[in-house]
Amino acid sequence: MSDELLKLRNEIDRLDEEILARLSERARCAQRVGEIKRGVMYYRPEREAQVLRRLAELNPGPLSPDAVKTIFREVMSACLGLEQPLRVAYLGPAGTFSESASRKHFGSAPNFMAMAAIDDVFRAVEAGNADYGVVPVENSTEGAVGGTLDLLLANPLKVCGEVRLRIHQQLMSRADGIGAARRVYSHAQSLAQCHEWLNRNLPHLPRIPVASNAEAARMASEDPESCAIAGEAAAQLYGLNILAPNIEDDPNNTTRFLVIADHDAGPSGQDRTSLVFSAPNRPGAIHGLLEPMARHGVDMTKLQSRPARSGLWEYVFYADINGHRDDPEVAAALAELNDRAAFVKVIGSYPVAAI
Ligand SMILES: O=C(O)C(=O)C[C@]1(C(=O)O)C=C[C@@H](O)C=C1
Repeated sequence: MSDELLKLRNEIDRLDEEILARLSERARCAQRVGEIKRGVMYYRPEREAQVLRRLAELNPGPLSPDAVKTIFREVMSACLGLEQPLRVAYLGPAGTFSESASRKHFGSAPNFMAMAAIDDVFRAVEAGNADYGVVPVENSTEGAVGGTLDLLLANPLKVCGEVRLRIHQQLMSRADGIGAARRVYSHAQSLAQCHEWLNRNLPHLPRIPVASNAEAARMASEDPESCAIAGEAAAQLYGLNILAPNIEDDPNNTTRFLVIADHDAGPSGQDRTSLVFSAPNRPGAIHGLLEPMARHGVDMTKLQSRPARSGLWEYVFYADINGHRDDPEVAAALAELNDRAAFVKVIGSYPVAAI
């Protein structure tokens, strides 16, 4: 080994010891914070978002801001694990994008619980069997996840966070190459997201929709003549080879997930508020409801209608606005909306995804 290399490795060892000593000091601080909180809401999404944003801003390089956030995401996850081990329910099975989103948001310390359906995630949190739940709410190419929207309306749970996950689809198999492939399994949405790639590259193979991407990967792991389209986590879980990476037709394909709990989050300085309201069935009603938002300078980032379960041709509207429900302009706009709309429910205020 050259002298230069040896010297650098010694320096890295010394720095690692310093980092470890500081991390232990930090973890002891978090333990003391946990003692002060004494059983009430150990997880503080607004504080976590502030920590991540501040460090990304302070970052002197050469690590990228994303790398810095990922490292500190894990540091906070481990510190919070010392205060209270969290239980996080997600739409399973293991290896789905919902699991990746849950880990992206909470780090790897919690106990993650795979649920069979979105309403099981809501039920687990409502019953107190999980502290938090992670559910998909919209995809940039496929649109809204109606089941989640309906449950947010009907359920007393709040939204305390959001996660944005770039969806990269991988073609995977037990075999080393595509030559032996006879069929492709995946969830119908993922097959649709890779439609053009499949037409170009595997036009002759039947595409077989199954319940989830992870289930497709499991089936491919039992049969070398089958391929699956799923995320990288599923390939790792089932020991499959990635035959073609990132085969989604839209490279910006992103899914947004919501974190549900029995409470929402405090203000972090960069927040979003989700609400649902109904409009009376007369001309100009929607305009009248949205006018206070514009007058108070509140930005609306999403507005979406959905048939109300209550009657034919009645609609409820789901809106996301920038700001926290405690911010003065947002509070004023919401108060006026409350006066004008037949029904308003604030589903929660939470930090804009920091990672
Ligand atoms: O500041 C707190 O309230 C803490 O508990 C500390 C800490 C952290 O490690 O920075 C850990 C968990 C919380 O979700 C937020 C932050």
